[in-house]
Amino acid sequence: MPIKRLQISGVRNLQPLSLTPALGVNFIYGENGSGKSSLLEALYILATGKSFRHHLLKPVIQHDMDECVLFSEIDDNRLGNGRLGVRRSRSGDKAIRLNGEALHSQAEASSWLPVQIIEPNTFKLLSGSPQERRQFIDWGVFHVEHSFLDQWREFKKLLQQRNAVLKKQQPDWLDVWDKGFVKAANAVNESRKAYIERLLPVFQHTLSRLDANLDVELSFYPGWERTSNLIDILHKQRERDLQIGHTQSGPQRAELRIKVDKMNAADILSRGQQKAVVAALKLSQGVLFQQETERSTIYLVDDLASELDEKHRFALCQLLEDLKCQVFITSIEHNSISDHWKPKGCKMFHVEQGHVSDKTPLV
Ligand SMILES: Nc1ncnc2c1ncn2[C@@H]1O[C@H](COP(=O)(O)OP(=O)(O)OP(=O)(O)O)[C@@H](O)[C@H]1O
Repeated sequence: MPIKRLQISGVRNLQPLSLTPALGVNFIYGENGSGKSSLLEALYILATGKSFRHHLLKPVIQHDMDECVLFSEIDDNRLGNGRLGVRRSRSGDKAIRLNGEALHSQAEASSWLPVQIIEPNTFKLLSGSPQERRQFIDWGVFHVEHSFLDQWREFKKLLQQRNAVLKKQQPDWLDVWDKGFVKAANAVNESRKAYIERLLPVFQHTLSRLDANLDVELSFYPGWERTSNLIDILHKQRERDLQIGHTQSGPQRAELRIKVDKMNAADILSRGQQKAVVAALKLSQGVLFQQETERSTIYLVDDLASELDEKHRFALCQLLEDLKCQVFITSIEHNSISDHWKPKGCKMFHVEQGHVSDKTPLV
């Protein structure tokens, strides 16, 4: 799904730009504060509607500008050619257009641009809240099976309705709600569970290539005790649910448990090891996505050097190259990675005070 052309305006310190990236690896280099991460951030916003650095979009919009505008021409081997544009204003307005038509949901735009980010805060996937890991699972399920979004929306609606009944202390209504709730919960759970089962061997293989000494165990917790039916659990927990005013069990409590020697990986691995595990998780999602859809993920790798030693850095680069996907990778020195890693057809872009220039050597 490579991006053939990219236009950005109104993002942080970046001057309006139009790039023709490589369909493979793109090296983006420049000094601290030059705008390298902002370039990745713009791509991420185009693909997901969110920044990976800030929970609000306002700080991303260039000072003195009212909006940012992002545009890409995409060449997808399954979906065909697409022109995807996003406009986000300081006042919160947003517009997304695909091939000239307005889109009403970010999900449709995201389905065109499956993007994964590996950046210095990436280890939060291990140490952050379970929600981070649920989002990780759901990224994979959604991109392989777009109908998952409808399943999830249906479940979320029923969860909100059930919680409203609990808050209003209307236990008689619960029998009515619980049947639908359990049906929707089981549908979400089945999709997630099946996805993790398929991901596990791919993850183990990827991790062994990144670090053969790391022995990490993944297991999926559905959000309730696996040995019991959700309907029985809801009955048992009804009193407590009514007291606290929300539903304690269900896919909203699902978790991907990541353990080393039966302990939480986040509690015992070093930050570098955590980054390697997260990179293996994200790369294995890309591999599985490619196997199951014949499409590929775009990888944004910000500040590869942070936390990873040379051995891990180059193992990661090799895995990215083997995936044959589009990669945007930042570094401070122009040669810190490209001297050792020369993927075919790569391009080099220099960023200086927000100006991006193509410095690909002529061959
Ligand atoms: N809304 C904004 N408008 C204009 N400039 C901004 C805005 N937000 C941040 N900046 C500036 O944009 C610059 C680009 O930052 P960015 O994080 O992209 O740099 P970088 O090249 O990735 O740096 P580093 O190597 O230190 O990570 C910074 O100098 C920052 O002060």
